[in-house]
Amino acid sequence: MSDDEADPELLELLRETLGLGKKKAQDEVSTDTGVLRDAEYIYTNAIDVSIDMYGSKGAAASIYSTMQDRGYSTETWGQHELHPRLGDGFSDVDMVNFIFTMDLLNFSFWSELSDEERYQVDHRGKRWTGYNSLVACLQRALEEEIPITTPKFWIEQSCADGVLRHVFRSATNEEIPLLDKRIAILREAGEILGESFGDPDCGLRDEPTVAKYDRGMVDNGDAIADADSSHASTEPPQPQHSTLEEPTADVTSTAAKANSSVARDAQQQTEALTTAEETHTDAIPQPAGAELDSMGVRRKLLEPDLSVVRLIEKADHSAGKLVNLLAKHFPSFRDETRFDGKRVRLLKRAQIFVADLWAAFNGTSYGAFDDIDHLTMFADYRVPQMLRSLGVLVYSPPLNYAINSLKEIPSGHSWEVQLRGCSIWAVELIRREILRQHPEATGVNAVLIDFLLYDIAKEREAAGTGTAAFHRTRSIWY
Ligand SMILES: Nc1nc2c(c(CN[C@H]3C=C[C@H](O)[C@@H]3O)cn2[C@@H]2O[C@H](COP(=O)(O)O)[C@@H](O)[C@H]2O)c(=O)[nH]1
Repeated sequence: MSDDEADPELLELLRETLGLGKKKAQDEVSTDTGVLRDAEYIYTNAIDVSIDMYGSKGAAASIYSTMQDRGYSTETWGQHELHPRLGDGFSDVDMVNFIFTMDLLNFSFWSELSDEERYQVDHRGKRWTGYNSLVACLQRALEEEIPITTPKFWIEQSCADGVLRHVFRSATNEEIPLLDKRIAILREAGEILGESFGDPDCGLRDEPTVAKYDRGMVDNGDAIADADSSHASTEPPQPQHSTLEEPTADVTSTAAKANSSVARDAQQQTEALTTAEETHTDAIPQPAGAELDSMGVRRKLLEPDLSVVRLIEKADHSAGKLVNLLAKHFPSFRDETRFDGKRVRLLKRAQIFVADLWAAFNGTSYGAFDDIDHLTMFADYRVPQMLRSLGVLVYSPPLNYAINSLKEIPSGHSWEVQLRGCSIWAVELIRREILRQHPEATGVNAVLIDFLLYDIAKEREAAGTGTAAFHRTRSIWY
């Protein structure tokens, strides 16, 4: 090494002293979510939920043959009547923003009421319940020219609570479960996206957002008060060097399309809201002083909202990294809890967001991930129900009694964590069994097994064929 070259060890020591070396390490977001490891830990230590190995083998055989019969693949996602489709007037950016909005709110639709009285949504001449009711609300709002899937809209003055209550309005007397939490989650996500992934000149904020939704708080609403107040407080984004590349050319052209559709929306939203006040009996209520600043709305909404696209690009085509980025920056995606004294991660909505992108884009564009098989089953309340019906999950007598008597299980309760963790592990065992029985079935991953089990659960529910009861937990996590 010549005299005028710096000694690399000395440089490293200097970097460490200045805390620069550590900062780089801290910044690095892992591609490993740890969810499957934690699911196995929960399964190993569970006493109220077990996995029947014969049930798993039988389930593997029937799932694989059903997949073959249906030609089940990512293409199936686009066949859902309400899912947005590329080319159906949705640009790539529109699709990304729609799926983000959907999976931000994709939780807890179950009701204690009868099918007639439960929350349901009128759209396209049908009544939609459950997950479908959420997708129907988003599609209906877009048709009413309310840019509900544009994140910057969520923190616009024109996006008053009354507008959001109108978006999620029910066709019955029961409103959508946890509506206030859904509104708080939208506001919080809109602020985080604007601050950390907004226009490049506002820089990136790398440290994780302060948790507003820690499990203990979320159930008594404290976090909501917090989140609401956070809507009021707008600390200026910290000016930092933006490490992001500018969006690629095709995004610019699709952004231009989104731009014109958002600009059209903003224009028509102004007109529609005015019309709504004149014609709709359920006119969108506007709090005093929130009259539409149409120029303002148009100006702010004019640029396409690329914040979610920038978040996805930060993951460098890693599904695991994108899941970890969501958990790091968005408290409402940080689906973690404690079991037997250990912190465990389940990350259901963060994972289903990545899976929906992968399926919607058929593994291309913003759905292209090198490690999609790293994702696990999404620990909700539907797939555990199916696993129980297939004889895969077996419950202890007390848990069995609690579920069959429709008792509500508190979020964070050991039973809930065992149900969710063992479901994730059961789907992993089913996946391994399918591969053992059919070594050529390398395309079968936890995502497709999960999607199929959810779809079959809904088909059985619609046909009224007996499926076991599902566990009732009111939660923003799933
Ligand atoms: N594990 C898992 N959970 C899923 C889904 C979906 C819908 N995914 C679509 C995408 C591809 C599929 O083909 C589906 O068309 C919703 N859910 C969850 O279920 C609950 C709603 O239930 P219900 O009230 O009965 O609609 C709620 O927690 C919701 O988050 C899934 O796929 N997997």
